[in-house]
Amino acid sequence: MIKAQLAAASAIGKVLTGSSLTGVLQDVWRADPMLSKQQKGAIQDLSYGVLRFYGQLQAILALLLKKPLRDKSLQQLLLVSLYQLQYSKASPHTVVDQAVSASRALAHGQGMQGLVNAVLRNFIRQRERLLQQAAAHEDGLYSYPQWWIDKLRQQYPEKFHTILQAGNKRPPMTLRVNQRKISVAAYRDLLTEKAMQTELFWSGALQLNQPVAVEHLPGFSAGLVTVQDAGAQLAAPFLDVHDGMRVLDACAAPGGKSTHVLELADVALTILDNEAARLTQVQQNLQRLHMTAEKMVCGDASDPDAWWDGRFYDRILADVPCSASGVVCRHPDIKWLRRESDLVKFAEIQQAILHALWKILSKGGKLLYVTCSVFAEENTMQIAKFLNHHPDASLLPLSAAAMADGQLLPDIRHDGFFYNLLQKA
Ligand SMILES: C[S@@+](CC[C@H](N)C(=O)[O-])C[C@H]1O[C@@H](n2cnc3c(N)ncnc32)[C@H](O)[C@@H]1O
Repeated sequence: MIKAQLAAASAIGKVLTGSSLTGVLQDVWRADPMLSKQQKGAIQDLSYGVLRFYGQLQAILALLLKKPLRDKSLQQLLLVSLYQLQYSKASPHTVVDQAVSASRALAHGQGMQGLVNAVLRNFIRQRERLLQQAAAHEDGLYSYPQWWIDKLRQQYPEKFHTILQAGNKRPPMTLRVNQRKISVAAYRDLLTEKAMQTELFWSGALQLNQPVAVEHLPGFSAGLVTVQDAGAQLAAPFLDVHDGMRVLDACAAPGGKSTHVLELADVALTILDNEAARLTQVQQNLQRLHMTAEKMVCGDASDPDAWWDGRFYDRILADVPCSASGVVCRHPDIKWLRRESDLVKFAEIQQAILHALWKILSKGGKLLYVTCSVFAEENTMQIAKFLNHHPDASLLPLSAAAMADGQLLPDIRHDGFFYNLLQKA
């Protein structure tokens, strides 16, 4: 566990200086190929956990220290240990002993063992008072940056509290059954035979009561099933695809929604993404599901002149790059990586992509605009602006009655998404 504490502390430090947690952890795995499955699991669990509750843990640590620590790695090690004491089942004495030992391995950790011991033992002794005091400020209460809390309060005065809390939950694991190969009921039976309990809701999404490694899912390698959030499973049905149509998935990687489109209808699908490495992931997903796309192109969705073959599309899926503020339960690093000013940059790219794709949509064709964001700047405000500039565009109702304005808010069952379906006159 000492190794896991140190690796998680270092990973958190890198996230706090601007790197994504997924990339940082991949570097850790590459640097130490001897790490066991269990060690990797522990490092992942600690890093995700600390970032999920970083605001609270940071507030508690500030209360426990007389003055801020200059050594950031020691600070991060203490955050990891506080997380373990508050949120894990590990024995408190073991956590403290291991943290004391781990501090010896830090560059400036010599002579700090007394402080580590005192800070953690004081937390154990004064836990209730410290938790209460940390919750006196909103960043400590919710574990989000203050600008994020303020924006959600302004945009969702009644619901911001629930949205913030949903983002701090551990995400569920949800499956999409490939109904070309097996029915949802038959696949559910296969899971039940393996003692995997599920809950079924809308469009056939099967939520596992207990997440498992994909290798343990029956028929995973044979393409019977795909792991996909229930909110994301709404996209392909909303797009209203039918056999024989030309369809473009304009921001496609890693292909979760592209493969769903291909499960629903026999369409000529163009898969586009501007990151070649991510298109490899789409290719792997297509292979596993035994599917083919008409074309796979690496290109910029806002510049069709560079890649479009001149034939109009009947349907376009525009799952545009965004703040990802609706998926923080899966990526808690996002809360600390985003700046408020990023929303302006995302909004510009989204508007450019929408505008460019509109030109290559056939008359009568439909374009589904998607983000995994909860911020109006990327969602309702974008569509209002687009409709203002495009008199040939109209907004179609979505089949899910609960989403009047297209905003699906995150909750314990699914991530947050925004869906708007536009039709060209
Ligand atoms: C939200 S993700 C798409 C997720 C995907 N639709 C799925 O369901 O698996 C956004 C994708 O857009 C790609 N992207 C970002 N900017 C782009 C651009 N200008 N043109 C095309 N793709 C872009 C990113 O590489 C990323 O893979």
